[in-house]
Amino acid sequence: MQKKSTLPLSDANANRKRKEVHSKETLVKLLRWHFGYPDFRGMQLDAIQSVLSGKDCFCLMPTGGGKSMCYQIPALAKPGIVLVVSPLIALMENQVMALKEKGIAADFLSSTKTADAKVKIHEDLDSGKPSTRLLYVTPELIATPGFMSKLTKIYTRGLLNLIAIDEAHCISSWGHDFRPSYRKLSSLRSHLPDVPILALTATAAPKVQKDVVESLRMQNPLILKSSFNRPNIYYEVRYKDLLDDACADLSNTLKSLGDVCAIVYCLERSMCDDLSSNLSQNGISCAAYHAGLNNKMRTSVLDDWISSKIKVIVATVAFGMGIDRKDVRIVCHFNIPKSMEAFYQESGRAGRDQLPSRSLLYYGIDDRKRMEFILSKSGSKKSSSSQEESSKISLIAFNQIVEYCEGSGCRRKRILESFGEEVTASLCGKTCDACRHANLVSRCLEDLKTVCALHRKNGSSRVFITSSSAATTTGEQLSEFWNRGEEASGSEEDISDSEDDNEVINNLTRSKLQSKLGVNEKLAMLQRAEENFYRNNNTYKQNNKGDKNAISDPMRVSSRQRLQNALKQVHQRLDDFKIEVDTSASFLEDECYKKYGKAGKSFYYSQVASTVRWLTTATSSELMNRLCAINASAEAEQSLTPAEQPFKPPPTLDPCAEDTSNEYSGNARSETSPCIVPMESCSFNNTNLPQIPSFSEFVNSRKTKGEQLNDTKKHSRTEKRMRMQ
Ligand SMILES: Nc1ncnc2c1ncn2[C@@H]1O[C@H](COP(=O)(O)OP(=O)(O)OP(=O)(O)O)[C@@H](O)[C@H]1O
Ligand SMILES: [Mg+2]
Repeated sequence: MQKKSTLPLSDANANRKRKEVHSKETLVKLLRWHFGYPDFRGMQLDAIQSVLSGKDCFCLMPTGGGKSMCYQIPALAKPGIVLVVSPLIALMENQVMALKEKGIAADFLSSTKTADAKVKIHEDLDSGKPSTRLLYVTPELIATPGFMSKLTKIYTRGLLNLIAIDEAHCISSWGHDFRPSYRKLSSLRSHLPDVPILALTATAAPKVQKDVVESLRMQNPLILKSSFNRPNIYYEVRYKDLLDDACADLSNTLKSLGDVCAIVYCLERSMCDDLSSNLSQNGISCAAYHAGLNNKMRTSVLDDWISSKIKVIVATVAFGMGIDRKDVRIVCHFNIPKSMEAFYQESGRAGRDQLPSRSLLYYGIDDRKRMEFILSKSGSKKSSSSQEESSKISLIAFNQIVEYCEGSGCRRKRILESFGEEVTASLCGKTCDACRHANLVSRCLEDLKTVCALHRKNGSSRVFITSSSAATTTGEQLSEFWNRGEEASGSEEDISDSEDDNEVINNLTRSKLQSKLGVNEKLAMLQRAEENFYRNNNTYKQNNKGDKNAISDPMRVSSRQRLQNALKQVHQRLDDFKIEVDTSASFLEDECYKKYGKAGKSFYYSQVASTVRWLTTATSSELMNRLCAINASAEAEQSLTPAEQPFKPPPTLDPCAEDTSNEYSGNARSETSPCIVPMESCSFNNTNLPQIPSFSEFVNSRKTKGEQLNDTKKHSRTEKRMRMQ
């Protein structure tokens, strides 16, 4: 790369200790010359001037706020070296590459460098007149005596201008990315007493701030705090328990945005793989990224994403810190993150170009329970008292993000308040779902409460729907939500996920992960899981009578009422859409019942809620299609023989028997409307629907059929042999 000549500096032999005043004009010139930006953003200039004048500075800026510039400009403003401590090799590589492209002499020292490359860097550092302006290193390297003595040499020559600690929150166990090796940075001050320290982070928790300042032994630092508001990000939460299929919802959302750049975060590697292949099957250009992939694979996925060969990256938190792709239009969390800080950092990777972007979090009760369990076990390698302390800290932090999901107030306000910023809801300007669709969000939360209550009552959990892999039989670690920093050190913290003594989960987990198991073994495992689920939850009773989890008639009536209300709103929303409210509501309710009637009321209730939610956005043609499809299947079922029709819906639900005077539209039966569900289709009283077999029944029937088939095959083989003899 061609080197850009540095701008002539006022005093090329400036002594590090001398307090220098760099005017705004000089610094802006450097910014324009090297980076092409017209002016400094926010508090960049204050930070730069502070460190250039020899003062420590703690710089709190939001993600994408431009923190790197606060040490990059000082590196160009006077001769000598700026040492940058960075937690990830990938992060250092990215920044160094970008700087080199701009002709700025930057380099990094890490285990990934060849011996030759390292020698060259060391020769330059030892030369007495190093050409390197920015040297990036890991905290682990700083802790080695050899490197510290090299630094001391550079320092005594007056060539060490600044120590920048990027992602400084890693120093604090209160932060979400605690890296023990960051703790060792406290030795910097004692070895290099008057080199200014610049600590940079986007983590604003006051405890973290205090911890950083104390650990680095910063002296009366200038504290710069920008607002954490990211006005260009629209915040939204969707509730997995109220959705039919969260994967499909995600896929549709990504498709509806077009061919945009996106990040989807998952808790576990296997989920990244599964989700990524699911999205690919739906025509979305995407790939999985996690620490389970080898380095080559990870680099290639990252390159493809950076260069737009792939649009969507489905990743664990191993992906992201410092990733500087500006045009990420949406960041989705497919599982709840572990804290508000983590959420802020990850969602903050959207819209670094300041253009409108989105953060979408899928919240599920099971995900919450799962994370609570993991966090309660966090630090299990420590002594019991420090483990208790560390899991307590983690759970307090986690609670904030749960409140973000389960609260009805402005999401933006909640984020900012969690960082100690006092704001009014008007700041949001309807750029979060809670402000823009307040009623809808409240309704969802009501529904969620009901689902939660049912979960509690039944002591059940939809684990077998949302939980993918928990643990492998080999104990391999799959979740990497808290140890992204381990990338740099090459080690991975062992996280035990085997939280549930619930056999169902474990069975499923194993079935999912032991991909080499045969289909029959997997089926057997799933079958056992299903049986256990029903047994454990006391729901599976032969005749389904007197069952606490059974769906009562009043419940069906009230569901139908909810659907009627939602349909009335559809009618208002799509004013040219004439609809027979009662009949359509019955159709939809019956569909929910057919799908989940056997599984129990929490599933049924979720399905109803999800249909209600769907109705709030469905177009007339979508509605038409769905109703027609139900109608068609009802007609098909009608043609079954009586023997095939064991199921009869409760008579109270016969919509034809009801007073139809509450039809919403006086025109409801108008034959001119293409969207009417004709009354003739309303034939619940004489429609007998087929019983949906349970999974076990299905497998057993397959077994019987298989055995019969085997018998037949054996028989025909014997016959054949006999014929041949
Ligand atoms: N003054 C400026 N004007 C315009 N763009 C800028 C300015 N300063 C920095 N940027 C750009 O903003 C983007 C984000 O900067 P940077 O990576 O330093 O953010 P950050 O605060 O370190 O974010 P993170 O917390 O995610 O690491 C970069 O592409 C950078 O070039
Ligand atoms: Mg940064």
